[in-house]
Amino acid sequence: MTAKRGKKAAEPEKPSKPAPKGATPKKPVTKKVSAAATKGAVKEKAASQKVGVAQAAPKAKTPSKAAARPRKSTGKPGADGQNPFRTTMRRSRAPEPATMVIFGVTGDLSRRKLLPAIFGLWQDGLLGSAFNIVGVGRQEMTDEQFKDYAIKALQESKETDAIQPGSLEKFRELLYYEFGEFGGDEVYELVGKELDRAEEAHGGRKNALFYLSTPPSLFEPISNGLGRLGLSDQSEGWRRLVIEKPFGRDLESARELNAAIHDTWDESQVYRIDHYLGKETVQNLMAIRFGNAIFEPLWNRGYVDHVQITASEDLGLEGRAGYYEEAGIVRDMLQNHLMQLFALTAMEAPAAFDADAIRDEKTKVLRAVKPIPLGRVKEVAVRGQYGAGSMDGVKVPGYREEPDVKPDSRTATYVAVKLEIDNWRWQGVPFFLRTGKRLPKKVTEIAVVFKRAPLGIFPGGLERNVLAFRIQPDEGVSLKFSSKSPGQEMVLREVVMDFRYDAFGAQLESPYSRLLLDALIGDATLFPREDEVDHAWQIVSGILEAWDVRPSKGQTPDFPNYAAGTWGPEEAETLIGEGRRWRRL
Ligand SMILES: NC(=O)C1=CN([C@@H]2O[C@H](COP(=O)(O)OP(=O)(O)OC[C@H]3O[C@@H](n4cnc5c(N)ncnc54)[C@H](OP(=O)(O)O)[C@@H]3O)[C@@H](O)[C@H]2O)C=CC1
Ligand SMILES: O=C1O[C@H](COP(=O)(O)O)[C@@H](O)[C@H](O)[C@H]1O
Repeated sequence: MTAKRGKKAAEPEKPSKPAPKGATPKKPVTKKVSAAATKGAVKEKAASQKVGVAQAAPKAKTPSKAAARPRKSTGKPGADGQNPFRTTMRRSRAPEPATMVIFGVTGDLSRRKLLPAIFGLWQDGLLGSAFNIVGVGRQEMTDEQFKDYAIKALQESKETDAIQPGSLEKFRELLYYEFGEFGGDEVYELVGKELDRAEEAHGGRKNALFYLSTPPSLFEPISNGLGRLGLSDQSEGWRRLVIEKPFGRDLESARELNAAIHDTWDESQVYRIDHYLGKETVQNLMAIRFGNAIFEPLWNRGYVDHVQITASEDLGLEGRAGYYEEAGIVRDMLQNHLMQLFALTAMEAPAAFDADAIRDEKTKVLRAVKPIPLGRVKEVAVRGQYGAGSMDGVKVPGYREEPDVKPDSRTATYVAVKLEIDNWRWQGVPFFLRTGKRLPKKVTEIAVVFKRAPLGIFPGGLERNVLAFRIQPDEGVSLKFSSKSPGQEMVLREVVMDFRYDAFGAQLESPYSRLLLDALIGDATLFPREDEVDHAWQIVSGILEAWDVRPSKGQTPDFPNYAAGTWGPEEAETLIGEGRRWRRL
């Protein structure tokens, strides 16, 4: 564990200024709400899998006068009688009473994912005896306006669980709002007051989870602001900071951000979120590897030929050009999500299933990756950008024709990379990682491709065995092997043994629900630690340098180099090498 010194913040100051409410809104919230209306209908789930909602205590309201608000116990557990597996697992995980403070609550992520995830947890009775949410934004809104906004977001998000009768009315009682400039002090004073007011209902504690759902440029100012006002101090309750991705834009800026955050927070208070780690099937990778004896003897250079990790997306930019033009595929997907999948696949068995043990092992394997200096990039990495093409028979524009993209943009929308690990287990076994936008379909998969049988005594059946973890969709695990095909002749054919996750009959949890609950409970197992993030950046640094910083020394991109709806540039086939081919998923 690399926890740095935690600068203990001073006791919170008692703010004296009144809330700056009442002025004309800077930006109309309704505009954002109506934009969200196009995103889809409320997701319907089998009512039998959902949970009854206990009455939340009503709250006396004095809108826009935060100081006058009494706080009562709010979220209460419901009863999940339908799925014993889920009930047992989750009931042991009730968090202490707490306030969740979401900075950037008016943003896309909060609207589409966070609010629905919290609502789902609350409706399932998983948020403990008392819980409330303080949304924080730069837009001026009263509590009532925010409540309307949040309820509308829940009604419109595809991620919202089936809404039980009366739930929304109860849930709105948990919601409060503060606004202000994130660079000043006032907004943090107001947040501090919100924690003070929740204290009585929260059993005399002021536990708080601060979620930074803002553009990354605001992570440091908000962390500093919370620190200045003493809100990271844990003497009156635990205080935790959840930070969204991307964590830095390169190694240097990630290190600077880590250092800035540690000026205020101890590493044990920091939860860097990578939503891929919250996916049920990603956790199942660990369960299968370390919960069964049959895989371990094969999980090494003696038996594995290579590993393929794919995260293909059929979608294009989805209106995120501003962000994506800056980020590109390496920062958006490779440095975080794919590196995490890679680390979980290649790491050694941890001594225990706990945050330190797991993160130690992930860090060790990331450290063992053979460096990719500028001069090696051409050899081990391929990039691409999609041109016009067709998806499911429908013509779609190329990346450079997308709204707000520069017509000569050099931003990569596809990357494939070959990683080699300098340790005993994996010596000589390449790991091929690829991810891209506008590929033929959305699939995330980890495929362990085994060596061929040493001698082929039968006709056919010389394909390699493949153990494939389908992260999404059609979640499951399959094993491809050779079998005798029926008939007189001893002829082999490939067959697939398939486990589908839906065999459990349980609805898969949203990754944000899982991770939010973990953060509220204080379980950092599924959150990348400082040193992991650092090593992941080190691995991709050379690639970024070659492609972004010093393009003249790297490859000159000949973009676009793959058509939308195809599996990426031709060079990716060369990268994977002779005798191997990318899986067509
Ligand atoms: N959206 C997604 O699907 C995903 C997002 N993320 C990460 O989550 C975070 C939030 O993303 P997203 O919600 O899409 O971002 P948005 O751009 O939609 O905005 C997030 C919030 O930040 C506020 N904000 C933006 N600029 C400023 C500023 N200069 N001063 C004060 N507040 C500001 C916005 O206010 P306002 O509403 O007034 O503009 C909004 O409340 C980012 O770090 C992103 O990388 C990660 C994975 C997926
Ligand atoms: O973080 C991100 O992830 C999504 C893909 O996530 P998934 O859960 O749908 O697989 C990606 O589309 C987006 O560009 C990226 O920012």
